[in-house]
Amino acid sequence: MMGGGCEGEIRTEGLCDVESTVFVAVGKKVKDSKSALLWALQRFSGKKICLLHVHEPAHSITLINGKFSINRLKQQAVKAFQELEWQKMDKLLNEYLLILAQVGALFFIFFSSNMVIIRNSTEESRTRIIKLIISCKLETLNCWRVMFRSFGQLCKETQAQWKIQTGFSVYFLCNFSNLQLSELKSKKATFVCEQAPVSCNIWFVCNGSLIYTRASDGNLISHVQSIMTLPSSTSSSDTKLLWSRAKSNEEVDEQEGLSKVFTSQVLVQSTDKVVGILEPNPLVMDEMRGHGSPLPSSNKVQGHLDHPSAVVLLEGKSKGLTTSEIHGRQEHAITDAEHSKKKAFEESVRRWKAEEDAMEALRKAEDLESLCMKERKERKEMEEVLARQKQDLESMKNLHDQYTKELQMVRDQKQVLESQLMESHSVEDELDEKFVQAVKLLMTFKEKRDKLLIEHDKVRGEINGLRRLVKKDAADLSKLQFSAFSFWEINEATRDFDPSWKIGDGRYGSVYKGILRHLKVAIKMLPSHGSQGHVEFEHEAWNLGRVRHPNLVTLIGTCPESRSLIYEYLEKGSLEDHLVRNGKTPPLTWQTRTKIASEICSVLIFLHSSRPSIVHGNVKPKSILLDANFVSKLSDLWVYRFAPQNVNPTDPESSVYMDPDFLETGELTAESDVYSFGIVLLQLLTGRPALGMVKDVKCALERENFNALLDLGAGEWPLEEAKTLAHLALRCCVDKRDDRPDLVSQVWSVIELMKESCTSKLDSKGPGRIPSHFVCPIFQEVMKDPQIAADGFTYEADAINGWLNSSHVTSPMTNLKLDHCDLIPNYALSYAIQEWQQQS
Ligand SMILES: Nc1ncnc2c1ncn2[C@@H]1O[C@H](COP(=O)(O)OP(=O)(O)OP(=O)(O)O)[C@@H](O)[C@H]1O
Repeated sequence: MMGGGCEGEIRTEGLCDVESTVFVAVGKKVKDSKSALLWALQRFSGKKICLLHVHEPAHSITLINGKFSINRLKQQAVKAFQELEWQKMDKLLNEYLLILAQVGALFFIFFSSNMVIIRNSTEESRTRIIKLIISCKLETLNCWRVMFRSFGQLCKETQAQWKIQTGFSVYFLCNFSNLQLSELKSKKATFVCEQAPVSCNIWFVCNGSLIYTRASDGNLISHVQSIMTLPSSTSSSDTKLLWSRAKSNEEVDEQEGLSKVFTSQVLVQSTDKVVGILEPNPLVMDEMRGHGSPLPSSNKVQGHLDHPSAVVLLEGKSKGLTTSEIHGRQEHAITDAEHSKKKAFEESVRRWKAEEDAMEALRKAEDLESLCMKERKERKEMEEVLARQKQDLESMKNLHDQYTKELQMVRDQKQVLESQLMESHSVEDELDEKFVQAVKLLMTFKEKRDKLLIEHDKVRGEINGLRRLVKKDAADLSKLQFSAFSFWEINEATRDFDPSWKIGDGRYGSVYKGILRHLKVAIKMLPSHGSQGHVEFEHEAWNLGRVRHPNLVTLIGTCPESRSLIYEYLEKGSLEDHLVRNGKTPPLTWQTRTKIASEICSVLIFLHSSRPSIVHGNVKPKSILLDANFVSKLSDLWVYRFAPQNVNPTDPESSVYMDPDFLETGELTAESDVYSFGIVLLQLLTGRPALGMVKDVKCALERENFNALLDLGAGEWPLEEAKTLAHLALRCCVDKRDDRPDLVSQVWSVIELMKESCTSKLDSKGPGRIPSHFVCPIFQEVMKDPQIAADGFTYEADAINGWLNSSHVTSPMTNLKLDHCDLIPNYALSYAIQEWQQQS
């Protein structure tokens, strides 16, 4: 705001005395401008005060959704917004009016929106102000804080005008709220001080007090000292003077205050109404029209003179009315003015309230917007938190699923382990039961053993007595060499030929077992109708009795009365019985069979090498008898010599063993026995019937599946040796007797070799198959000191102690944890092993 004279451009004569008018620039904030205004009022007391406010229309509107350029809004919205801005300006105007009215100042108010309507450019705004300053010859320019924002630019632009408009006296009133008292430090203040023409008067005001003024020589004159030295009463009295006036006005109601305002000489102009009249400078108006600024139409500018002496009188004088008419009009004008004043006040109050409401609504809208923003932000944060929690929940769910699967696996494993544990328990119970049974059995065995020992001692005494008897009888028999027994003895020996004592029937009679002179004997009852006479019979028997060999059934004697031959008794029966297993006897082992082959070969060599040579002529499994120790003996030697002539020596059963040459020629030779021996050998190997045997064995050997023909009941034959023996047997069975091998040089050596082999295998195999429970599970050896561990298994003491001493607490068999590490000696098993070792 500024004050100054007008050089005809603004029509102020009578309305605005520029020489006695001070222009004060005021901003939007009354609070900030009030102190400078009050200072100016005090300083230029008696002068007219003209308020100057530059209104710059907003280029954008702030709404809840953000800022919008005013160009983007519809015309109606723009109008409404401008209307709202003008209302604000009205309020501002009223506030400044109230201040001026309170101090009773004579004042003009220029609202630049009327004079200089700035629509688009702040530069334009500044140009208008400058032109106004120059055109009005402003004396004082009060620049306050808001104006300082563009003050530098304003001053620069003003400089050119100053150069042109020299001779004008312009006063700058600079209001600095933070001006240093000691020196002028503010850049803006310094700029003003340096750049303003010397003709300008400058006052530097701080917080309503004059701090510096600039002298005509350009130097600063400090008023700080005077302020500092001013008595407080004076300062306060000045202040009081200002505020007492204000206060006294406050006490008056607003109506009265306003009346006082309007009773002063006031010229006020606003957009909508003109309280006073100020005719605009035509040049300025033209310029504004050139810029397209919306100017109020001339018919809208209505004059409302609140003071008849200020306006009406002037108009009356100009129109040449009489004094009474003027007074009448004056009174009427006063009445109208009062009425208008009242209406204006009411309108102002209404607008204030409306504006207050609008401001309140705006504030609420802003609050709501900020609340909305805050809630939006919170919602976004909540959504983020929810997303995170959802993610966490998802991962927890996945984790839960994984744990559930693992739990299920563990449960399954637990179930398996439990079932294994159950099985282990049942096995343990079974073993315990077996153990108890074994202990009981052992106790029983011990009892039996003790009884048997007692019985054994008793029987041993009896046996010794009997042996002595047998020895005596044997000595007798031996002494007798070959005895002749009476029929009575034979009858008694056979319990009157008790059928149950009969052993069997042969082609040459029935055979009974009997006890003759305390010896077990076999009595062969020859047919009574033999061709031989009594002497011949005895002679033949005597010759036969002379032939003795360990593998030949010994002829003990005869009973000429009953034509009986008495032999030693061989209690294990014939080889035929054992091969076909008639008596359900266990099969002979391959070792026993090899021994039998050797023994029969031996006796045949003996017979054939006798002088004269003896041919058995009936070698077959039925003729080979076994004693209690499975020693084989050939029987029926020469028995055919006692046979009647009607007896066929070649019955079908025996013919398969017969030498084909003998069957053809009837001539018996040693080779005939070799043939028969060959068949016996094949039967020993295969355990099969003699018929078709030669062909089968040949075929098997050719096809190299002889193993399939071997009698597996005899055990594990040494296959190569068995094959060699089979080849040898087949050679014995060739049709041509000359092609048959020699028993001594060819047969005996092979059989002996096999016998040695089986002996060495027996030695290497030890006592036979080892019961598995005798073997330590760790050492895999027969246990010497078996110990029961907590897992129920029995181990060799050294083995389980070594296991436990190497920090193991689990079972070596099940790998389960042991309940304890104590060991219990397994006495029952220890005894069983010892017994088995002794028997082996
Ligand atoms: N010394 C003996 N000890 C025990 N049993 C014998 C004795 N001698 C013969 N036997 C048995 O008596 C039964 C009859 O034998 P025997 O010699 O009379 O007829 P074989 O030999 O069976 O046939 P064959 O004499 O007609 O060829 C046979 O089962 C035989 O094992």
